[in-house]
Amino acid sequence: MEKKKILITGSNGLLGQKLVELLVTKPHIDTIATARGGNRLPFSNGYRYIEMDITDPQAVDRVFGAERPDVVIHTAAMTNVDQCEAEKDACWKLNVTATETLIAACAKHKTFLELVSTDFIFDGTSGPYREDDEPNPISFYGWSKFAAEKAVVSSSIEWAIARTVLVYGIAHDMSRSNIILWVKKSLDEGKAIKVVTDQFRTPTLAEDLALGCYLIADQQAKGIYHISGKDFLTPYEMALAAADYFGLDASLISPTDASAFSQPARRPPRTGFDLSKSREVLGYEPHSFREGIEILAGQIF
Ligand SMILES: NC(=O)C1=CN([C@@H]2O[C@H](COP(=O)(O)OP(=O)(O)OC[C@H]3O[C@@H](n4cnc5c(N)ncnc54)[C@H](OP(=O)(O)O)[C@@H]3O)[C@@H](O)[C@H]2O)C=CC1
Ligand SMILES: Cc1cn([C@H]2C[C@H](O)[C@@H](COP(=O)(O)OP(=O)(O)O[C@H]3O[C@@H](C)C(=O)[C@@H](O)[C@H]3O)O2)c(=O)[nH]c1=O
Repeated sequence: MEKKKILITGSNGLLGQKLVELLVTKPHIDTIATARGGNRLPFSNGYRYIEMDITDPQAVDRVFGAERPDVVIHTAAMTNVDQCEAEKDACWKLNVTATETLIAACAKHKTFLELVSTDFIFDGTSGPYREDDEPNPISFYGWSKFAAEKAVVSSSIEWAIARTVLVYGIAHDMSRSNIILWVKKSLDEGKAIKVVTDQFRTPTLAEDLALGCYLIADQQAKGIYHISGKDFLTPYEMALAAADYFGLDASLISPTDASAFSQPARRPPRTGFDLSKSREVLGYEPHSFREGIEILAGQIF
């Protein structure tokens, strides 16, 4: 039987690494991992790694021409929200222009494009959100991801958009941390932290996100899908849950709110996703937050 060739962008990232780990367990999938620079995955069997900087159109054209993927799962992005606010040109070049380059390559080679997007396209006034709710970004990062979505939707290719929320997990040689690792590291070091009580999210285990992205790619399910965790929590509640699971000193965690906790880029206060469509159409079902912490913990020790 002809294998389905799936190419991943940003395979060195948190989601990228979990996707490669998942896809190599699928005999009917031929996995092409791509990223800028060297491969940072700690294993090399079951997939092929090809260096591909998505901001280099020649590189994209060369790799697509050689590989002709059936599906691309596009995870690569500038994901530091505050950096996007400070470096708008670099953010737009990576999150929007490079997506347009991938769209052109997909059009040329009839490749199905799955864009990974975010809850930050919403303004956070009325979460949890469904796929057909009105986007209204309030950060430059959110605007860049919304622009990428619009480029995909207005193209002539076959496409899907997988939106997710506050991803947590542990991978190899990570470029950025995430809330569970940050809380655990801080408390391990006996450092007091202030955590916000006025943001609401449905935090997403990276492995669940990878599974959701795989379900879409494998079925080439068209349209927009909300793929996140199912527990609706504030970062403060997430921090307490992490302290409880790891047996750390919760007295080091103190509540704060947006008035006292200022970040360069505004965050949408109340997001989170309604998972009805993904459950019904894809058969997607995520772990609970507690189960997610347990899975992450199993990879630390
Ligand atoms: N993390 C989160 O909380 C959320 C993430 N998302 C979306 O999910 C997707 C994946 O996020 P996540 O895995 O957490 O992000 P990461 O930052 O872990 O991974 C993004 C990857 O993109 C790579 N990258 C950067 N520039 C280029 C380039 N020019 N060419 C190829 N690759 C490049 C980075 O490489 P390098 O490692 O070398 O820097 C990095 O590995 C993103 O699209 C993000 O917008 C959506 C909602 C929440
Ligand atoms: C550093 C810090 C974070 N927090 C809270 C705020 C925030 O909700 C949460 C995570 O912190 P960050 O600011 O790093 O997270 P943030 O940049 O908001 O994460 C975002 O990343 C991009 C890629 C997305 O697409 C969004 O879905 C979202 O996950 O922890 C505190 O309460 N106190 C702190 O000192």
